[in-house]
Amino acid sequence: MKSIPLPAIRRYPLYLRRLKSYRIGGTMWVSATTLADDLGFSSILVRKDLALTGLEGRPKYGFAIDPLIEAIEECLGWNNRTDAILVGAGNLGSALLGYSGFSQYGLEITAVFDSDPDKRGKKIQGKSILSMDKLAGFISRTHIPMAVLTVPADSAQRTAELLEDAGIRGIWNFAPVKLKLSDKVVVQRVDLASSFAELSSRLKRNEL
Ligand SMILES: NC(=O)c1ccc[n+]([C@@H]2O[C@H](COP(=O)([O-])OP(=O)(O)OC[C@H]3O[C@@H](n4cnc5c(N)ncnc54)[C@H](O)[C@@H]3O)[C@@H](O)[C@H]2O)c1
Repeated sequence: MKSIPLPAIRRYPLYLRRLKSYRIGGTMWVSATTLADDLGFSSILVRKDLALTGLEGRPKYGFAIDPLIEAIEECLGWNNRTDAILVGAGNLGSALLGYSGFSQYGLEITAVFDSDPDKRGKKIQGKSILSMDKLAGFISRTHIPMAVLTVPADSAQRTAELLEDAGIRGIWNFAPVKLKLSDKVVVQRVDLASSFAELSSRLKRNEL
Protein backbone atom coordinates (compact mmCIF):
# COMPACT_ATOMS: atom_id res chain seq x y z
CA MET A 1 0.00 0.00 0.00
CA LYS A 2 1.21 3.52 -0.83
CA SER A 3 2.20 5.64 2.13
CA ILE A 4 -0.61 8.07 2.84
CA PRO A 5 0.20 11.73 3.54
CA LEU A 6 -0.57 12.97 7.06
CA PRO A 7 -3.20 15.56 6.01
CA ALA A 8 -5.22 12.77 4.36
CA ILE A 9 -4.78 10.57 7.46
CA ARG A 10 -6.16 13.44 9.55
CA ARG A 11 -9.23 13.72 7.30
CA TYR A 12 -9.97 9.98 7.31
CA PRO A 13 -11.70 9.99 10.72
CA LEU A 14 -14.02 12.74 9.43
CA TYR A 15 -14.89 10.62 6.39
CA LEU A 16 -15.46 7.60 8.61
CA ARG A 17 -17.82 9.43 10.94
CA ARG A 18 -19.82 10.73 7.98
CA LEU A 19 -19.84 7.37 6.16
CA LYS A 20 -21.08 5.61 9.29
CA SER A 21 -23.90 8.11 9.64
CA TYR A 22 -24.91 7.53 5.99
CA ARG A 23 -24.90 3.80 6.71
CA ILE A 24 -27.14 4.24 9.76
CA GLY A 25 -29.51 6.19 7.50
CA GLY A 26 -29.63 3.21 5.11
CA THR A 27 -27.46 4.68 2.32
CA MET A 28 -25.34 2.08 0.50
CA TRP A 29 -23.44 4.24 -1.99
CA VAL A 30 -21.89 7.66 -1.82
CA SER A 31 -20.10 9.86 -4.31
CA ALA A 32 -16.93 11.77 -3.51
CA THR A 33 -18.86 14.95 -4.38
CA THR A 34 -21.58 14.28 -1.78
CA LEU A 35 -19.00 13.50 0.88
CA ALA A 36 -17.04 16.62 -0.07
CA ASP A 37 -20.14 18.86 0.03
CA ASP A 38 -21.24 17.47 3.40
CA LEU A 39 -17.83 18.06 4.92
CA GLY A 40 -17.06 21.37 3.23
CA PHE A 41 -14.04 20.02 1.29
CA SER A 42 -13.36 20.22 -2.42
CA SER A 43 -14.42 17.14 -4.35
CA ILE A 44 -10.96 16.87 -5.94
CA LEU A 45 -9.40 16.60 -2.49
CA VAL A 46 -11.87 13.95 -1.34
CA ARG A 47 -11.44 11.98 -4.59
CA LYS A 48 -7.65 11.99 -4.11
CA ASP A 49 -7.92 10.96 -0.45
CA LEU A 50 -10.28 8.10 -1.27
CA ALA A 51 -8.09 6.93 -4.17
CA LEU A 52 -5.24 6.50 -1.68
CA THR A 53 -7.24 3.72 0.01
CA GLY A 54 -6.82 1.68 -3.18
CA LEU A 55 -10.59 1.53 -3.80
CA GLU A 56 -12.10 2.75 -7.02
CA GLY A 57 -15.51 4.34 -7.26
CA ARG A 58 -18.10 3.13 -9.76
CA PRO A 59 -19.22 5.62 -12.42
CA LYS A 60 -22.64 7.11 -11.52
CA TYR A 61 -22.73 5.25 -8.16
CA GLY A 62 -19.60 6.40 -6.42
CA PHE A 63 -18.29 4.22 -3.61
CA ALA A 64 -20.03 1.35 -1.85
CA ILE A 65 -20.08 2.50 1.76
CA ASP A 66 -19.16 -0.74 3.60
CA PRO A 67 -15.97 -1.48 1.63
CA LEU A 68 -15.01 2.19 1.82
CA ILE A 69 -15.33 2.19 5.62
CA GLU A 70 -13.29 -1.02 5.75
CA ALA A 71 -10.59 0.38 3.45
CA ILE A 72 -10.24 3.61 5.46
CA GLU A 73 -10.13 1.68 8.74
CA GLU A 74 -7.44 -0.56 7.29
CA CYS A 75 -5.36 2.48 6.26
CA LEU A 76 -5.67 3.84 9.80
CA GLY A 77 -4.98 0.45 11.39
CA TRP A 78 -8.32 0.75 13.18
CA ASN A 79 -9.52 -2.63 12.01
CA ASN A 80 -7.06 -4.24 14.44
CA ARG A 81 -7.33 -3.89 18.16
CA THR A 82 -4.50 -1.90 19.76
CA ASP A 83 -4.09 -2.41 23.47
CA ALA A 84 -2.72 0.42 25.53
CA ILE A 85 -2.00 1.27 29.14
CA LEU A 86 -2.79 4.62 30.69
CA VAL A 87 -0.30 6.26 33.05
CA GLY A 88 -1.62 9.07 35.24
CA ALA A 89 -5.11 8.42 36.60
CA GLY A 90 -5.98 12.04 37.36
CA ASN A 91 -8.63 14.33 35.87
CA LEU A 92 -7.69 13.88 32.24
CA GLY A 93 -6.76 10.21 32.57
CA SER A 94 -10.11 9.44 34.22
CA ALA A 95 -11.99 11.37 31.52
CA LEU A 96 -10.21 9.43 28.78
CA LEU A 97 -10.97 6.15 30.54
CA GLY A 98 -14.62 7.15 30.62
CA TYR A 99 -14.79 7.67 26.88
CA SER A 100 -16.25 4.56 25.31
CA GLY A 101 -15.68 5.77 21.74
CA PHE A 102 -12.00 4.69 21.62
CA SER A 103 -13.05 1.11 20.94
CA GLN A 104 -14.40 2.30 17.57
CA TYR A 105 -10.80 3.12 16.68
CA GLY A 106 -9.60 -0.26 17.93
CA LEU A 107 -8.03 1.33 21.03
CA GLU A 108 -8.52 -0.61 24.27
CA ILE A 109 -7.05 0.68 27.50
CA THR A 110 -6.36 -2.50 29.41
CA ALA A 111 -4.52 -1.27 32.51
CA VAL A 112 -4.05 1.94 34.49
CA PHE A 113 -1.00 3.02 36.47
CA ASP A 114 -0.44 5.88 38.90
CA SER A 115 2.28 6.80 41.37
CA ASP A 116 -0.11 8.05 44.07
CA PRO A 117 -0.27 5.41 46.83
CA ASP A 118 -3.74 6.68 47.84
CA LYS A 119 -5.09 5.73 44.42
CA ARG A 120 -3.64 2.21 44.41
CA GLY A 121 -6.34 -0.45 44.14
CA LYS A 122 -9.12 2.13 43.53
CA LYS A 123 -11.15 1.57 40.39
CA ILE A 124 -11.89 3.84 37.44
CA GLN A 125 -14.38 2.53 34.92
CA GLY A 126 -13.97 -0.92 36.41
CA LYS A 127 -10.16 -0.88 36.11
CA SER A 128 -7.99 -1.09 39.21
CA ILE A 129 -5.24 1.50 39.44
CA LEU A 130 -1.89 -0.29 39.63
CA SER A 131 1.27 1.04 41.22
CA MET A 132 4.20 2.12 39.08
CA ASP A 133 6.39 -0.70 40.35
CA LYS A 134 4.12 -3.09 38.44
CA LEU A 135 4.60 -1.19 35.16
CA ALA A 136 7.75 -2.77 33.69
CA GLY A 137 6.67 -6.32 34.51
CA PHE A 138 3.22 -5.72 33.02
CA ILE A 139 4.64 -4.34 29.77
CA SER A 140 7.21 -7.10 29.32
CA ARG A 141 4.64 -9.82 30.14
CA THR A 142 1.89 -8.49 27.87
CA HIS A 143 4.04 -6.92 25.10
CA ILE A 144 1.53 -4.09 25.11
CA PRO A 145 2.61 -1.64 22.40
CA MET A 146 1.15 1.70 23.42
CA ALA A 147 0.82 4.03 26.38
CA VAL A 148 -1.45 7.00 26.97
CA LEU A 149 0.53 9.47 29.05
CA THR A 150 -1.50 11.78 31.29
CA VAL A 151 0.94 12.61 34.06
CA PRO A 152 1.90 16.19 35.04
CA ALA A 153 4.46 17.93 32.84
CA ASP A 154 7.28 17.66 35.35
CA SER A 155 7.05 13.85 35.47
CA ALA A 156 6.37 13.25 31.79
CA GLN A 157 9.97 12.80 30.54
CA ARG A 158 10.94 10.49 33.39
CA THR A 159 7.78 8.41 32.95
CA ALA A 160 8.26 8.24 29.19
CA GLU A 161 11.80 6.91 29.70
CA LEU A 162 10.43 4.23 32.03
CA LEU A 163 7.92 3.29 29.35
CA GLU A 164 10.59 3.13 26.65
CA ASP A 165 12.90 0.99 28.82
CA ALA A 166 10.02 -1.37 29.49
CA GLY A 167 9.37 -1.83 25.76
CA ILE A 168 6.54 0.55 24.88
CA ARG A 169 6.65 1.48 21.16
CA GLY A 170 4.10 4.28 20.94
CA ILE A 171 3.16 7.07 23.34
CA TRP A 172 0.07 9.22 23.04
CA ASN A 173 1.39 12.13 25.04
CA PHE A 174 -1.08 14.55 26.60
CA ALA A 175 1.50 16.25 28.84
CA PRO A 176 2.67 19.65 27.53
CA VAL A 177 6.24 18.45 27.06
CA LYS A 178 8.30 17.53 24.01
CA LEU A 179 9.53 14.08 24.97
CA LYS A 180 13.09 13.13 24.11
CA LEU A 181 13.20 9.41 23.40
CA SER A 182 15.00 7.14 20.95
CA ASP A 183 13.53 6.75 17.48
CA LYS A 184 12.31 3.28 18.46
CA VAL A 185 9.36 5.02 20.13
CA VAL A 186 6.72 6.88 18.16
CA VAL A 187 5.33 9.83 20.09
CA GLN A 188 2.18 11.74 19.22
CA ARG A 189 1.44 14.81 21.27
CA VAL A 190 -2.06 16.12 21.85
CA ASP A 191 -2.37 19.77 22.61
CA LEU A 192 -5.74 21.34 23.34
CA ALA A 193 -3.99 24.68 23.92
CA SER A 194 -2.79 24.81 20.28
CA SER A 195 -6.22 23.91 19.01
CA PHE A 196 -7.81 26.61 21.20
CA ALA A 197 -5.16 29.14 20.11
CA GLU A 198 -6.13 28.45 16.49
CA LEU A 199 -9.82 28.96 17.31
CA SER A 200 -9.10 32.22 19.16
CA SER A 201 -7.00 33.64 16.36
CA ARG A 202 -9.60 32.67 13.73
CA LEU A 203 -12.32 34.27 15.85
CA LYS A 204 -10.24 37.43 16.14
CA ARG A 205 -9.67 37.55 12.37
CA ASN A 206 -13.43 37.09 11.80
CA GLU A 207 -14.19 40.04 14.07
CA LEU A 208 -11.80 42.44 12.27
N1 LIG B 1 -3.16 17.63 25.90
C1 LIG B 1 -4.03 18.50 26.37
O1 LIG B 1 -4.60 19.24 25.63
C2 LIG B 1 -4.22 18.53 27.84
C3 LIG B 1 -5.41 18.96 28.43
C4 LIG B 1 -5.52 18.89 29.82
C5 LIG B 1 -4.44 18.44 30.57
N2 LIG B 1 -3.29 18.08 29.94
C6 LIG B 1 -2.12 17.56 30.65
O2 LIG B 1 -2.45 16.25 31.09
C7 LIG B 1 -1.70 15.97 32.27
C8 LIG B 1 -2.65 15.53 33.36
O3 LIG B 1 -3.53 16.59 33.71
P1 LIG B 1 -4.60 16.37 34.86
O4 LIG B 1 -5.42 17.58 34.97
O5 LIG B 1 -5.29 15.05 34.64
O6 LIG B 1 -3.64 16.23 36.15
P2 LIG B 1 -3.94 15.49 37.52
O7 LIG B 1 -3.01 16.10 38.51
O8 LIG B 1 -5.40 15.46 37.81
O9 LIG B 1 -3.49 13.98 37.24
C9 LIG B 1 -2.18 13.56 37.09
C10 LIG B 1 -2.07 12.13 37.64
O10 LIG B 1 -0.75 11.66 37.38
C11 LIG B 1 -0.27 11.00 38.55
N3 LIG B 1 1.19 11.08 38.53
C12 LIG B 1 1.99 12.12 38.87
N4 LIG B 1 3.28 11.80 38.67
C13 LIG B 1 3.28 10.53 38.21
C14 LIG B 1 4.32 9.64 37.83
N5 LIG B 1 5.61 10.01 37.85
N6 LIG B 1 3.99 8.41 37.41
C15 LIG B 1 2.68 8.02 37.37
N7 LIG B 1 1.65 8.81 37.73
C16 LIG B 1 1.95 10.06 38.12
C17 LIG B 1 -0.90 11.76 39.71
O11 LIG B 1 -0.94 10.95 40.88
C18 LIG B 1 -2.28 12.04 39.15
O12 LIG B 1 -3.20 11.01 39.44
C19 LIG B 1 -0.93 17.24 32.60
O13 LIG B 1 0.37 17.11 32.06
C20 LIG B 1 -1.70 18.31 31.88
O14 LIG B 1 -0.90 19.45 31.56
C21 LIG B 1 -3.18 18.11 28.62
